[in-house]
Formats: sequence, structure tokens, C-alpha cells
Amino acid sequence: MSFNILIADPLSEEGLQPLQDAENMNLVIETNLSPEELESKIGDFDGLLVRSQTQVTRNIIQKAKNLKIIGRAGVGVDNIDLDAATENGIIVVNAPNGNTNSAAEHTMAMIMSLSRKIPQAYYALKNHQWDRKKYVGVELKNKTLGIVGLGRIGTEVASRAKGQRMDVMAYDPFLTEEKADKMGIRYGSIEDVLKEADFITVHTPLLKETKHLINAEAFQQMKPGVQIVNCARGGIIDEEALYNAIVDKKVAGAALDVFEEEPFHDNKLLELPEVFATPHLGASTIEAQENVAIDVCQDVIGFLMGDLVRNPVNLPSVPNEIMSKIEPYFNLAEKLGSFLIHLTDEVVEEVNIYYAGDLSEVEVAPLTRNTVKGLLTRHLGDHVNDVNALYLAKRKGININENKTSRTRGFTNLLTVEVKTATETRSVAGTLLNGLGPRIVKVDKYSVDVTPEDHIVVIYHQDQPGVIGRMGSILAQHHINIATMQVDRVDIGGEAIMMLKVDRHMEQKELDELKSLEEIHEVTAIDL
Ligand SMILES: NC(=O)C1=CN([C@@H]2O[C@H](COP(=O)(O)OP(=O)(O)OC[C@H]3O[C@@H](n4cnc5c(N)ncnc54)[C@H](O)[C@@H]3O)[C@@H](O)[C@H]2O)C=CC1
Ligand SMILES: O=C(O)C(=O)COP(=O)(O)O
Repeated sequence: MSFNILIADPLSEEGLQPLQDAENMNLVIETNLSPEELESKIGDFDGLLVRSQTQVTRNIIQKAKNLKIIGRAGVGVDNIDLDAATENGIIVVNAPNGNTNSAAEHTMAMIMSLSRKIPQAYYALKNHQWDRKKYVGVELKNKTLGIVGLGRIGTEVASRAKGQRMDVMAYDPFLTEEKADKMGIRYGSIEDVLKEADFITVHTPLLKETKHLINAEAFQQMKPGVQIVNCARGGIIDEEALYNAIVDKKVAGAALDVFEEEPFHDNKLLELPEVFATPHLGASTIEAQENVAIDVCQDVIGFLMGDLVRNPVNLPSVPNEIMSKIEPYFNLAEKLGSFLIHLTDEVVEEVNIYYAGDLSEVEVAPLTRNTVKGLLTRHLGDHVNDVNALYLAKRKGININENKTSRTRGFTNLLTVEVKTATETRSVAGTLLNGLGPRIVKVDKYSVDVTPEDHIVVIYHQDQPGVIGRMGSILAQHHINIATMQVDRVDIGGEAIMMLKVDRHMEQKELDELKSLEEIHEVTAIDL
């Protein structure tokens, strides 16, 4: 099997080496495609790699019939329609660590250039003007740097600014006074930061909540003469409001790497002498580009070869130590879901998943996802995967409940899945036996012991002599060999279950023949 990968933005050649070296990956490098060109080509590709320039819109995703993974060689994924990707079962991965250092260094370069008006002075010199008076700057030492967003880059900026002996103050919804103390910086609310800072630098993602976070009202709260830096995302700062604040002399200078519209040929902010800019260069170093390309290539190769990804954006990422504990249960969870959904032909309204024993002590969200994937696959086929399973369940109006319980029924771990429809509740329970793999140990109220694989036939019948014989002769007439067989009942003479493993898929007419026996109430063939 081979995969076609489209590289739609310029990526480091060295960084792409893992993909070039992988035998079954066909790389096509075509940058600067128009949206229409990308729409028309994307159907041929299994993977798409981009930076910030290519807009991966819903339209493009809807045309991407074979696309399985979008790799963003960088941090920000605001150029990718994540909802559309999730709905279509396409995983999005990014490379969140590889360019942190470069972006932090670029931010420091911007702050230092701003404080000493270096770009403006250089520009004047280029224009034959030797002017020492006009370009008097300010020192950074003892000035307050306000950082809005203290994540990976904000934190690196804070430690570098401390090296410049700046007084660093930060606001981040996850920052506490205690954490700030430990980092040797001051904690402030957003208002405190706006009010006290001499320089303000933003390092948040662009989200609904951060769009125009720095707006006209925010500028009003700032100190006169404040200087502004944006090396995060255009749109966090309202460009119109920044323009007005500079013209009104509230803001003394601004250094911008990112813009509301990119790329641009004209931006009126650049007409102001107080503003200088770079064309989104925060991550543009040889080192960062190599790092992010390698990271994203590894995830793309890993994912297409069936491994787990390290930096998923539209799937919760699970730390390695947790993943190693739950990974062995993935198959069990999916198989239980696939098995159970065959026991009902009614509309499932609710799914209850009970985690017991060892399973009650781990992060179970990925197992829930796998169970739901198994449940939905019967009707939705290959369209359902880890990425969209929960979204599709929600869209179908199915309530999913996770429960942790101490009822292990004597097993060290027990996973019970129950589906409710308007008229019935059906359930299956399974366990992972040490060294022996997964087992189905309960179906509805009956105890069984069956490996969840191959061709299983579940028969509900009256507990009376002769049923097994009659069933056996029908199978024999059709040359169907029984590999294993289990029977259980609750009351003598009441309803009983038969779980058969047979050596081939059973046809509908063969099942109908079994159903025609008077003592047999329900026959379900399940191929796992
Ligand atoms: N100019 C460039 O070339 C580059 C830009 N970036 C951009 O830099 C930004 C930050 O990247 P990282 O530090 O890697 O991300 P991160 O996810 O590590 O940090 C973002 C921080 O912002 C905080 N935050 C979210 N909403 C907030 C709010 N309303 N107020 C204050 N803080 C808020 C989060 O809690 C988080 O700590 C992103 O927008 C990213 O796309 C990243 C690399 C290069
Ligand atoms: O990683 C990010 O968020 C960046 O903004 C870097 O963008 P780029 O890959 O240089 O287009």
C-alpha cells in the first residue's frame, strides 16, 4: 500500500527527509496553489502538509475524499477548518515545540529593535539621512514587559526578558500567583498587564476569545508611550484600533510579524513611522523549519502506518505513560462495540460504558472513543474513525456515558458496554486476560468465554433437550464447521444462550433456517 502526500507550503528539505526515505510515501511538492487548484487536486492525496499560508477550508476538505491526515509544520492551526476535518474523520497534527525558540528569539529581536528604533534608523541611513537625535531610544532594563499568553513561547520570552533585567508581568488563564513567583515574574490580570506595561507582547493562539483581545478599549487602559509587539497571530490585536492609538500618540511604537490579512502588499499601519514589521518570520529559521518538518513527517508516517500520533490537534493527546497502560485495551473496546451493535436492529439512544478494576484507575477517554467507533462501524462503515467517532455519535443523537465502577465480577479488569434503544437494553462485557488476550465474558445476563474475533453466532433459545442437535444438523447440511461452542442459562427450562464460533461467514438464508426452529428465538451472526 502506498500513500500520496501533498506538500502545499515550502518545508525544509532536510526536514522532509523522513518522508522522502519512507518507501511507501509518494511526495508531491506543489506550493502556491490557488484554492481552486488545491480543491481540484486534493482528491488524489492521503496526506496534506502545510504551514500557515495554505488555507485548508471546509470546501477543500469536502473534496478530499482520500485525505486521512493534515500535518501543520508549526503551531497555529487557524488556517485549517478543524471542525470540517473532524467531521470528515481527518486527523490534524501539528509541530508545537519545534519553533518555540525561534519565535521567542524573534520576539526579543522585535522588542530590542523597537526600544532602539533600529529599523527606522537603518531606513533613514539607507535614505542618506544621518540623524542621531530622532532615533533616541529607551532602555529595557527596569521596564515592565507585559506578556499576554504565557504558553511555550510566552514563557521563553519571559526568561529572555529577565536576562535583559526587565520586570516581567504576565497574564494567562492558567497562570497562578504561585507559578509566577516560581518563574520570578509577576502575575497580573489582563487589566493589570495593560495598565502597568511599558512593552506588551501577545502570545496567545487566535481563537474566538482572543480575536481583537487588544482592541480600542484595551489601548485606552494602557500607559501613554506603551510599545506593542505581535509575533503570535494577526487579529489578536485590532489593527484599526492600533492605528488610531498610534495616531493619537497613546502607543509609541509597534513591531508586527503577523497581520489580519496575510500576505499583503499594502497595510496602512506600515505608513506610520512608529511601526515596523516582518513578513511572518517568527518560525523562519533553519533550525525551526527542520524541527517542525521532521516532527510533522514522523507523525504523518506513523499515522498512515497505523501508529499513534504524538501531536494530534483534533484528538486529545494522551501522555505516553497513560497510553502504554490503556493501549492493550483498544482492541477489546472496539470489538465489544462492534459485537454489541449486532445484537439490536433498533435505533440506539444511549450507550453506557462501565470501566471496572484496573480500568477504573486510568484515563478512559480513548477507550470510549474506540468503543463508539466499533458501535458505529456497522452502519457507517469505514467513514467512522477515532477522530470523528464521538462527533458522529453526537450528531446521531446518541448519549454516551462513561462510568467507573468497582464491580469487577472477579476479573482484574472488566469493560462492560450497554446500549439502550426505545424498547430494549443489550450489553456485553469483556476482559483482557493476562497473557491470553481479550475475551467476551458476558452477553446480556449470560456468562460466556469467547475470543472476540472471527465468525461468532449468538443464538437465544429455549433451554430444552434436542435444540443443540437440530441446530448442529442444519449447520452440518451447509458444511459449516463449529470451532467452539458455549451454552449458558439462568433458569432451567428458561431462555438460554448458545455462542458458537464457526469457520466461515454465515449467509442470511442459513441463519433463516436456524431461526425457523421453533425453540430458537434469535440468531445473530457477527464477523469480527
Ligand atoms: N510568528 C510566528 O511565526 C509564530 C507564531 N506562533 C504563534 O504564537 C502563539 C503562541 O504559541 P505557543 O506559545 O506555542 O502556544 P501555547 O499554546 O503554548 O500558548 C498559548 C497560551 O495562550 C494562553 N491563552 C489562551 N487564551 C488566552 C487569553 N484570552 N488571554 C491570555 N492568554 C491566553 C494559553 O493559556 C496558553 O498558555 C500562537 O498563536 C502561534 O500560532 C508560533 C510560532 C511561530
Ligand atoms: O507555527 C506557527 O504558528 C507560525 O505562525 C509559523 O508559521 P509558518 O509555518 O512560518 O507559516
